[in-house]
Order: sequence, then C-alpha cells, then structure tokens
Amino acid sequence: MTYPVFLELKGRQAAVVGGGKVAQRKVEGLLEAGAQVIVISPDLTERLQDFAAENKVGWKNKFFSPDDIKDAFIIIAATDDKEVNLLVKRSAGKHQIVNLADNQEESDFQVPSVVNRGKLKLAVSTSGASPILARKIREQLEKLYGGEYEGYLEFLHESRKKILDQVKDPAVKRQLLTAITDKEFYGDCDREARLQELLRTVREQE
Ligand SMILES: C[C@@]1(CC(=O)O)C2=NC(=C\c3[nH]c(c(CCC(=O)O)c3CC(=O)O)Cc3[nH]c(c(CC(=O)O)c3CCC(=O)O)/C=C3\N/C(=C\2)[C@@H](CCC(=O)O)[C@]3(C)CC(=O)O)/[C@H]1CCC(=O)O
Ligand SMILES: NC(=O)c1ccc[n+]([C@@H]2O[C@H](COP(=O)([O-])OP(=O)(O)OC[C@H]3O[C@@H](n4cnc5c(N)ncnc54)[C@H](O)[C@@H]3O)[C@@H](O)[C@H]2O)c1
Repeated sequence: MTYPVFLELKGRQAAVVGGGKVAQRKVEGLLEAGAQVIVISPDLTERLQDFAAENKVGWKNKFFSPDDIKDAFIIIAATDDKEVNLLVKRSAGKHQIVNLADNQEESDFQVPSVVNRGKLKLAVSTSGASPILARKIREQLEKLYGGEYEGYLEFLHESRKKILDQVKDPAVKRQLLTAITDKEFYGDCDREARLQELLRTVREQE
C-alpha cells in the first residue's frame, strides 16, 4: 500500500546512483522539481554529461559507496546491478527515502507517470503492475487535459485568492469558487472580466 503525495524538492538534495537511460529520466524529473541533483556513476548518458557540464547536476565520477548519499533527502538507485541498488537502500538512514528502479518491494516510493500542466499535475501509478499501462493512461490524460490548462490553473489560482479576499459570506464564497471551474470560464478568453463582474454583483449584495 502506498500514500500518494506531491513532494516539495526545491533546494533539497537528491542523489541518483547510475548514469544510464533510467537514471536520466529520473534526473530530468528531479531537475524539473527544482532539486539539487547529484549523480553517482562512472559513466553518463550524453544528456547527463551535458547536465554535468552545465552544472545543472553534480557528478561523482565513481562507483557507489555509502558516503555518497549521506546528505540526500531523496535517493534513486538506478544502476543495472541489483546488488548495488540493494546496497544503496541498506546504506540509507531512516529519514531518507529510496527508490530502486528494479525492485518495487524494497522501494520506499515509486515514481509515477506524470502529466504536467503547470499547477495541474496528474500522476498515474500501477504500483509496479505495468509501467507501460501507466504510460498509456498518461497519454490518454494528456489528450483530455491539454496545454491550455496551464493558463487556466493560473487564472483559478489568482481568482481564488481574490474571492477569498473579497467575499465574506461562506456560501457565496463556495458558489463563486465553484463557478470559476465551470466549462464557460474554462473556455472564455475574457474570463477575467467575467470574474470581475461576478465579484462586483456580490459586493453590491453584501
Ligand atoms: C511511470 C514511469 C516513471 C518514470 O520512470 O519516470 C516508471 N516506469 C516508466 C516506464 C517504463 N519502465 C519500464 C518500461 C519497459 C516496459 C516494461 O518492462 O514494462 C517502461 C516503458 C517505457 O520506457 O516506455 C520497465 C520497468 N519499470 C520498472 C521495472 C522493474 C520492476 O518492475 O521490478 C522495469 C523492468 C526493467 C527490466 O527490464 O528489467 C519499475 C518501475 N517503473 C516505474 C515507473 C515504477 C512503477 C510505476 C507504475 O507501475 O505505475 C517502478 C516500480 C519503480 C520506479 O521506477 O519508480 C515510466 C513511464 C514514464 C512515462 O512515459 O510516462
Ligand atoms: N524503473 C524504471 O522505470 C525502469 C525502466 C527500465 C529499466 N529499469 C531497470 O533499471 C536499471 C537501469 O536501467 P538502464 O537502462 O538505465 O541501464 P544502463 O545500463 O543504461 O545504466 C546503468 C548505469 O548504472 C551504472 N552503474 C553500474 N554499477 C554502478 C555502481 N556500482 N555505482 C554507480 N553506478 C553504477 C552504469 O555505469 C550505468 O551508467 C536496470 O536494472 C533495469 O532493469 C527500470
């Protein structure tokens, strides 16, 4: 059983052991979340080499040893050696969380398949049953929730602040917070004006 969460990783250290294709995919996700990434591996994919050259990640050009992960909050063991991945797990302290790319049972967490639309994030997990199904569902969700959701979520975020700030009656507040998630707001290119109009009407009634 797992407990789904969205972790805040800005400024926190993440260690990725291994420098292959899987390590690269995990590094890309961690960088997108703003983590400080350190890769421990005697070799890197071309893309990871670029990241290291641009100082986007730190690179320990070596085989793993337990000391490498001591400052990391989140750790991913993605070598092609099962024993090394298990050693990474055993080397971690009890306040560190470890993912093993080849061993779901020993992992503290699994990495989901993600649709990223700015503030809207949809994460899919099959609990290791079928990563390919997770990817397929992610692709279906990408069609349902297109790039326009990014701007829409920004609008919702700003509007929610305004509503909470300007409307006192809890029932009206709730009504407005619901209204801005309606299809008409989603599709309206002049939604800001529409919101201002609603807020004005409410203020006049209060
Ligand atoms: C979602 C995604 C996120 C990411 O990695 O970013 C992810 N795997 C993805 C793709 C993918 N992985 C694999 C294939 C080849 C087809 C196949 O074998 O099925 C493909 C397909 C592809 O590449 O398209 C092979 C594979 N994966 C794992 C094992 C080991 C094992 O099962 O023990 C093996 C066999 C290795 C071998 O051959 O030995 C294990 C895990 N993979 C997970 C996540 C976790 C469970 C998530 C879940 O089930 O929901 C878990 C448990 C651990 C973890 O990594 O956290 C990403 C999709 C990104 C996207 O496109 O959206
Ligand atoms: N979780 C997933 O999504 C997923 C998907 C596919 C494969 N896998 C599994 O992930 C593992 C890695 O796959 P890959 O395709 O990236 O492999 P790969 O062969 O491309 O890369 C393995 C990397 O591990 C490094 N490495 C080996 N021993 C090391 C050590 N002692 N210390 C540090 N680094 C070491 C290698 O130098 C290499 O950079 C495999 O075991 C595979 O079964 C997981």
